[in-house]
Amino acid sequence: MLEVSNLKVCYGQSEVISDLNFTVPKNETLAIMGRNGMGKTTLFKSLIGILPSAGGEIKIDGIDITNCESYQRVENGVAYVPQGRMIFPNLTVQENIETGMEVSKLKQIPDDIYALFPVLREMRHRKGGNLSGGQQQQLAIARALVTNPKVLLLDEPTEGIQPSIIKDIANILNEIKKLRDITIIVSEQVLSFTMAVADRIIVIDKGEFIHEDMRDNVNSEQIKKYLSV
Ligand SMILES: Nc1ncnc2c1ncn2[C@@H]1O[C@H](COP(=O)(O)OP(=O)(O)OP(=O)(O)O)[C@@H](O)[C@H]1O
Repeated sequence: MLEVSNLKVCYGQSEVISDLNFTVPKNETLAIMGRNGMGKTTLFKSLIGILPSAGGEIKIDGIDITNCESYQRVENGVAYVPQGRMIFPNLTVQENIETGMEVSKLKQIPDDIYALFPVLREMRHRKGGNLSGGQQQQLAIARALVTNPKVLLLDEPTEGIQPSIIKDIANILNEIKKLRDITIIVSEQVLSFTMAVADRIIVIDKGEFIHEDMRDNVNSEQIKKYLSV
């Protein structure tokens, strides 16, 4: 479970997030939706500790990680799939996944990872940089999963990915939720994707949450309006 209270994040004097409060329980997928520049990446970077928070508290299963470095947050169960994937282009697929395994002390890549991503097994000796965008996205998710996270953060995982592959990514996230005791938080602009994966949808606007719905109650037209203004 992730609990965030009174979170404040700034770039120098510019306050991008002033007072965010939310809780995401285990086995829930939360989608945070918003237009470009509304604060999704800033929020995720502050949760993983790349950006320091200027105030507030972040807890994982009751443990306060607010003052932890990124690597300590990973040790405490936060995993991050950044926007743009950021895989290592010159390492092989296998080596890319192995970079996530130091934390979990795994000796070899578990079978369940390759079962989720068969294409990565096939391509395990290829350089990460030679994979397609969709395959790189799978690789970034696999690298995050081998840390055995309690909370998996994915920043705009569908960005630059073709529609048929977007469906595959949605299926993979749903499979992960089924197989693991995990909290998934995904930032997105593609409503069809969030409707396929999220239990709850929140809209962020200028660093504030302005709308929240359980997936079954979502008024798609209203959300589309928020995303297009
Ligand atoms: N390094 C930075 N220095 C100053 N301001 C920044 C910096 N990075 C982002 N911002 C500002 O913070 C605000 C939120 O940006 P952020 O990248 O979090 O938005 P986003 O919702 O993730 O957008 P996108 O979908 O384009 O990634 C924007 O106004 C942006 O200009």
